[in-house]
Amino acid sequence: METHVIGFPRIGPNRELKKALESYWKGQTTEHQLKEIKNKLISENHKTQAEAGLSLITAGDFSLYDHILDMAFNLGLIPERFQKTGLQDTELYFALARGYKRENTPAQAMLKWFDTNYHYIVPEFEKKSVIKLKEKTHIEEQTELAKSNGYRVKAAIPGPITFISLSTETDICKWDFADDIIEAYQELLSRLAGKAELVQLEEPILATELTRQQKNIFQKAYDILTKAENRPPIMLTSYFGLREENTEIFFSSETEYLHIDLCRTDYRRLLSKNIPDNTKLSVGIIDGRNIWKTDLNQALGIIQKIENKLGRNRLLLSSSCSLIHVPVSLRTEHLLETYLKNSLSFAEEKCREISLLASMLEGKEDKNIIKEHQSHIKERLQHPASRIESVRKRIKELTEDMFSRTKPFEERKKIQQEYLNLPLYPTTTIGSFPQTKEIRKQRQLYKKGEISKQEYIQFIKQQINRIIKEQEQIGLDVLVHGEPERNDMVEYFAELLPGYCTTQNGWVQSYGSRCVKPPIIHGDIYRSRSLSGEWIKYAQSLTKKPVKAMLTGPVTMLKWSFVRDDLSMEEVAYQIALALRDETKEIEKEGSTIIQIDEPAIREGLPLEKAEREKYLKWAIKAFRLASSGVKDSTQIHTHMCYSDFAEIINWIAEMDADVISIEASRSKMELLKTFEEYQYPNDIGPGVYDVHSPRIPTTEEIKKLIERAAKYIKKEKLWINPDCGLKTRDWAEVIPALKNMVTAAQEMRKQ
Ligand SMILES: CN1c2c(nc(N)[nH]c2=O)NC[C@@H]1CNc1ccc(C(=O)N[C@@H](CCC(=O)N[C@@H](CCC(=O)N[C@@H](CCC(=O)O)C(=O)O)C(=O)O)C(=O)O)cc1
Ligand SMILES: N[C@@H](CCS)C(=O)O
Ligand SMILES: [Zn+2]
Repeated sequence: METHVIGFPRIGPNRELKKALESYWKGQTTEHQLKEIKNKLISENHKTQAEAGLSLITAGDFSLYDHILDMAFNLGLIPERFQKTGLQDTELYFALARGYKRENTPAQAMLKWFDTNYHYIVPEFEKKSVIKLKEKTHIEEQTELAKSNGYRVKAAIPGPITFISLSTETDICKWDFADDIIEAYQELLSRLAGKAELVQLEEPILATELTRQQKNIFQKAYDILTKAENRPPIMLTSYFGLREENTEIFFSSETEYLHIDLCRTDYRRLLSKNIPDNTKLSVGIIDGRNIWKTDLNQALGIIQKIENKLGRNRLLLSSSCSLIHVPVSLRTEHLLETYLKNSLSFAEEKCREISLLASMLEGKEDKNIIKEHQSHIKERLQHPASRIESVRKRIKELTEDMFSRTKPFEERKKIQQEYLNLPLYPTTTIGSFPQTKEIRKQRQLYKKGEISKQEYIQFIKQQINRIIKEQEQIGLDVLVHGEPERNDMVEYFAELLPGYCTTQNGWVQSYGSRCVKPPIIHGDIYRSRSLSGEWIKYAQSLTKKPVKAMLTGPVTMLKWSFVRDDLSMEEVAYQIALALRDETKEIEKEGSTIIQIDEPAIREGLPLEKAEREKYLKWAIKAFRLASSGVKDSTQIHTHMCYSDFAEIINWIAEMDADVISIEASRSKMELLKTFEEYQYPNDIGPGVYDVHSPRIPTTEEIKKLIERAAKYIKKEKLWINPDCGLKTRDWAEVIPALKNMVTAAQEMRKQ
């Protein structure tokens, strides 16, 4: 029986890719050294899959930065502003992703990959674009490498319709290029003939609503590609779900293989469809979006039902989607409690689960291994940490009034302004200040036990001192403590909350070389100690200006973690919300007058399936309100969101009833505020006036223009002035002049 995965993590078991990229970008290593590491990582990934017993090895899924960027590069889709730089090959490739400083060439945009925490680089179609397949694509290179090592290879390629759908267009309609793109794919397929046993064309766009035009071009593309001669068999690959309205074009595509994500599609829906005779079906039964061991008995039951319909020789077993969304391996975890470690499965372990399941289906399994596997799952579900009666009782006893502030916004605003006494266009930041190498180094030393807790606390206090002084000198109105004590805005809180556990090395790629270590929610969550109060209190003691306290909201804490599978998301969200509510009350008691509760993940958490959206939004907004409305009316609640396209959910954003919301707005040049204006959004807004993703320092004039534009949409009395997001990834040398210009712009606007 054929077994495979949709993709394997590229970062390496010890973030080898991150280290290789960052030293290459700094000029400390050569391109040759970077490519050596790349080939080593690819070969190791293939070896891991083979050693786990998978029959097909996936190639072409490795990327030095992002797989969509690779595909654009393969297709010769290089925007004119980059062609003008004269850069070539690797330098050009990285310039597309990171921008080219020397000629002030901005990078291509970066967007969230469907409903994940991974970001892809958005391809750009323009009138002058010419589609021409690269002489040798990375897909062919990786396929050849795998074949030369003796593997049977499946080549992974982003599908043409997903590729175009996720692209942007400037002065032309991107679909005008569909014929050229299809032709290039035809050529790529023919080049893979005799090298790949199978080609995986990934079309996750099938999980979303498609226009008639998209559907027509989809049908045309697959009609042409399947009719092409001299090509390997094609596996049309859906994942993250398959929308009911798209099932028709999916099942009628006439590709030799189809892949379906059975973790997001009920197998009974699949069984009700007419799967064309001779079409082989790859069932994505091992979850690529979570880290729990699979219940193999339950999975086997499902597979057998599909087998009864199709026959075993038409079945392949696989992961639901690429494994880039889970950490690489459990081998490097030495500190997890044994029962927890035993209940987990990262990418490497998931490959083994697929093989185990295949052996069960064939009746060749080692019964003792399966028995042990299943008992590990049970042990976690029965562990006392998974059910804490006092937590369950609090959730049961929630009352309506706990989800609302006492007074309406207009009245709260008056009370807050009386003592905050802020000027027009108050200036602030989003929370984090540069996470310097020194800060990360000291934290590592502390974690390794090489410096004492006291020394670490002293060091963080020094950082807070500096951050407060800098802000006072810059002239900001509302200060922050700068978050130097936080490794990450989610992981930091997870480390302090019972019910969560964190890993030593469970890194997952977020974008390019940047990774996050999503914590794991395994039990009931409650607050057993202060989460942030000490640092905020210390920061406030250093200044007369208000220091805004900073918390991560319940939905973001949930969405950027791996969540338990034995309790509803809603209930877990309320547990986190109650813990945060307790924290807000404590920091309020200790003197905080402004508290920000960040919720950048609310929008990305929106289910791809439309029918599920309202239900999600209802509990997500309720969770935020539960976390934020336990404070007095005089306490000003801020929230922050970035990467957000609000149009669809503006009514829900208003329902959050935060006194102030800060949003990313500089790249859209405030266009996003139209939505707020049209909806007559009632509360105060801080549209970002400084793009923190770029090293460029915005001028005072530029920022003033943005504020003027913002004031066209939103009454000036409602406007706050702030950057788009936190400053943790920037250097001090960029942050100080940029914030000075921001403050000067606000001051000049006040005079005006
Ligand atoms: C806002 N974003 C976030 C998302 N998800 C989160 N969970 N958190 C987020 O902030 N999703 C959407 C966006 C994604 N954006 C980013 C932006 C930046 C990063 C990033 O910088 N990641 C860091 C790792 C951050 C971290 O956890 N640091 C730890 C460990 C530091 C470390 O690597 N230490 C070294 C040794 C230190 C040294 O000597 O330099 C080591 O262990 O080897 C910490 O600060 O303690 C990254 O480097 O990738 C991610 C997402
Ligand atoms: N308070 C966080 C929000 C990031 S979305 C920060 O400033 O980094
Ligand atoms: Zn942000």
